[in-house]
Amino acid sequence: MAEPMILDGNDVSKRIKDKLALQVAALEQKGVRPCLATILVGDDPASATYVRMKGNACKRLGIESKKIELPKETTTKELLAVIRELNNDSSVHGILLQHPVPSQIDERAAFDEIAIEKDVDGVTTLGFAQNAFGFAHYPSCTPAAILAILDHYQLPIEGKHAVVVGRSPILGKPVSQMLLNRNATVTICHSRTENVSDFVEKADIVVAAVGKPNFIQGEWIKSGAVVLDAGYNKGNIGDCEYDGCAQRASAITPVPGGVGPVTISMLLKHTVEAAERSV
Ligand SMILES: NC(=O)C1=CN([C@@H]2O[C@H](COP(=O)(O)OP(=O)(O)OC[C@H]3O[C@@H](n4cnc5c(N)ncnc54)[C@H](OP(=O)(O)O)[C@@H]3O)[C@@H](O)[C@H]2O)C=CC1
Ligand SMILES: Nc1nc(=O)c2c([nH]1)NC[C@@H]1CN(c3ccc(C(=O)N[C@@H](CCC(=O)O)C(=O)O)cc3)C=[N+]21
Repeated sequence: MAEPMILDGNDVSKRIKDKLALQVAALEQKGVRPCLATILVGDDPASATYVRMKGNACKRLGIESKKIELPKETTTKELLAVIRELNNDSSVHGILLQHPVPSQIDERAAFDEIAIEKDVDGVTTLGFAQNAFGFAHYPSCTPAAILAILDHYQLPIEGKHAVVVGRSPILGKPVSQMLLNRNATVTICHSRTENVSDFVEKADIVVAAVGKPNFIQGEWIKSGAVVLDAGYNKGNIGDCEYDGCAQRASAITPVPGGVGPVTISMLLKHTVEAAERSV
């Protein structure tokens, strides 16, 4: 197999941000500064890093970021009160609650407290449903990033067999629905799937959203398949065994430098759009 095309997430991300800079400037003329509120509950160092990266990306584009850090003992009731306050704060356009939250918190209840017009990460029940129907303003950021990469490189989706490994509410499930809406034939694998490799072997498009380093083996990949690795595990390791997969794939996202940076750009894009809709 010839060398695969490397799907460069940093490049896709930069193009999105260049466009956003113009939109941010236009909003400034109207006296509006987009503002993203991020909520981090507890002190997981990896989550703290993501939230910091999101804050830095905002700053570079002239987007306000409001960081809320809550102790790991926070109750559901306390978290809901914080979210309600942000819903009522007209200077805040987007709210991101970093997943996962500590186990005593009802994460679904917390996500659902976010006002739909500020749900820039597509985590509410309504936002998820709108995405499933194909008319969400703000699909979840990582699924949106995966589609943006496929579209940027003009990789066809319609009629292709996409196999998504993972079915979480912010990644595997919504990306499956988006691929289905684009007329792919979609298979979803999860922890109870028997012989995951039997399905991956048939895929034209593979989306890895497992959260297990190097889970998808090179031998599972059909020659010429497109591989999108959303995994982001300790030590910057993806869910796909990169060298093995790259030997067979026609196109592949690296980790780092693939899906991750585009996810952040999607979050900024949704926040700017929420600010535009607020005026
Ligand atoms: N780049 C980015 O922007 C983002 C990256 N991530 C990364 O993506 C990965 C997945 O994240 P997320 O969806 O939040 O993780 P979750 O842990 O919420 O979901 C993991 C999914 O993988 C499935 N799974 C677990 N083990 C297996 C197995 N052995 N075989 C098949 N399926 C399995 C689970 O199945 P079941 O439902 O049965 O438990 C579950 O649906 C992580 O590495 C995370 O860091 C996540 C969000 C954003
Ligand atoms: N509600 C919610 N929404 C999320 O979108 C969400 C979340 N919770 N919880 C955690 C995961 C993880 N995540 C990443 C985003 C960007 C990179 C990223 O930019 N990575 C860079 C590397 C950055 C570096 O480590 O230097 C890259 O892959 O090149 C990684 C991971 C979003 N998540």
